[in-house]
Amino acid sequence: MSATAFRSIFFNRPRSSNKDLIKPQNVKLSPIKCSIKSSQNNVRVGVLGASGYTGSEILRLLANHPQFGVALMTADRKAGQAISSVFPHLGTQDLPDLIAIKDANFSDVDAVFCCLPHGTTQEIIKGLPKHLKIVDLSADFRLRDVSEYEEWYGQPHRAPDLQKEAIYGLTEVLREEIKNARLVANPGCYPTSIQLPLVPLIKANLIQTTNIIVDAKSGVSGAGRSAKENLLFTEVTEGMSSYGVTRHRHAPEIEQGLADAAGSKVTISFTPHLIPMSRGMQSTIYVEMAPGVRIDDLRHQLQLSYEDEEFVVLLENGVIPRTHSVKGSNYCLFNVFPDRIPGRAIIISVIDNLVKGASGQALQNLNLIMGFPENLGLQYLPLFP
Ligand SMILES: NC(=O)C1=CN([C@@H]2O[C@H](COP(=O)(O)OP(=O)(O)OC[C@H]3O[C@@H](n4cnc5c(N)ncnc54)[C@H](OP(=O)(O)O)[C@@H]3O)[C@@H](O)[C@H]2O)C=CC1
Ligand SMILES: CC(=O)N[C@@H](CCC(=O)OP(=O)(O)O)C(=O)O
Repeated sequence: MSATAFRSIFFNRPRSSNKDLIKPQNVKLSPIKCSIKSSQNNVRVGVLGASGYTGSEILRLLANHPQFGVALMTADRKAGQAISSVFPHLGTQDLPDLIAIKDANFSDVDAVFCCLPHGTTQEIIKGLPKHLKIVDLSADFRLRDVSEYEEWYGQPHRAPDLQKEAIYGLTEVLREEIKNARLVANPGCYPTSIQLPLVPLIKANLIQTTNIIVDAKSGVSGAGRSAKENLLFTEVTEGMSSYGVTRHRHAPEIEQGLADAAGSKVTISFTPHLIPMSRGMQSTIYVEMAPGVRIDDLRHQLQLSYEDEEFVVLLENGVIPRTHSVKGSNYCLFNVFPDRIPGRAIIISVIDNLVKGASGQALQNLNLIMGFPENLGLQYLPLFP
């Protein structure tokens, strides 16, 4: 890709239908607002699970957010500690100490990012005051069908009423609904990388919904920070392993989104893999085109669907998306290639699992709920290589 093309992708993309997005040169980065003493104009934000990977990623992004100030941060085992002892890279910021959720006072808080393990989250959100806007990064409110949740997550749903209220937070697809939400169920990382390219193609009837195969790879931070044997350095380094074969819990989440786009049931083959890198995710998607459809039709539709979007980018013809090209950023880059088998196409989609796959999209969603430009705090270029 030429330097000019690269610049045009990242800086000069037209935003005709998305006028509230501000251009990079107009972002005013005021001094760090990460203080419990946020000024009255600021939105006071709580981060539940701030001692984990997605919680710390929210804090990193908020350091450059001119409107959101951090009012409280919670942890479980690390409650009572200063953030500088848990995450030295955040120690330069004026942040409150980590406290247990039971000790948190939410009366002075406007919104929370809930960065807790699934299963524990439903009870906790059920107990939160109703004035709070909530973006939940866990899987607890993503599946509309409670019995499907119970089947895939192996436990009863503890807040079915709240489930009815939750809006799925795939920003570019459900922007208008998210704006009015009180509780957003932020999508999983694999579902984000897979649905973003597939939804417009399915909506436009350009691909068959009966034969979608997804082969996906994730960096190890996708599994969170708590110790697990299969995540030891010795287990992960210099190798690659599949997991969740035929039964990964993201399959029903992806199928739910694709079925919404298709207007009928969709079933996919989905196999995730763990690869030895800290962050990043690639989904390679094999699809069959509808009769008479050509690869250029897929490109045209994706170009059309995302030309006004800042964070979702169809690369130039032939350019291969790489996880290096999204690291640390909120971008989803993808491209579509003709398969050697006539009538089939291969889509490659990359994101940073901790940013567009989690905390970045969560911030995009809270910006929308609070009525701010969607890209506030998110204009980080990828950290290449
Ligand atoms: N990592 C990723 O790429 C993605 C993660 N997600 C989802 O986001 C959520 C957070 O993930 P991640 O940050 O990676 O997880 P981590 O394991 O890194 O962090 C979990 C956080 O939750 C706290 N916690 C754990 N158990 C409890 C409990 N019983 N009560 C209160 N707090 C608790 C931990 O506190 P302490 O450290 O003190 O024990 C920690 O702050 C998960 O639901 C995950 O599935 C979604 C998309 C991508
Ligand atoms: C590498 C790895 O283990 N990744 C996690 C997915 C991370 C994510 O998006 O999970 P949630 O649905 O819990 O939010 C997994 O496969 O379970």
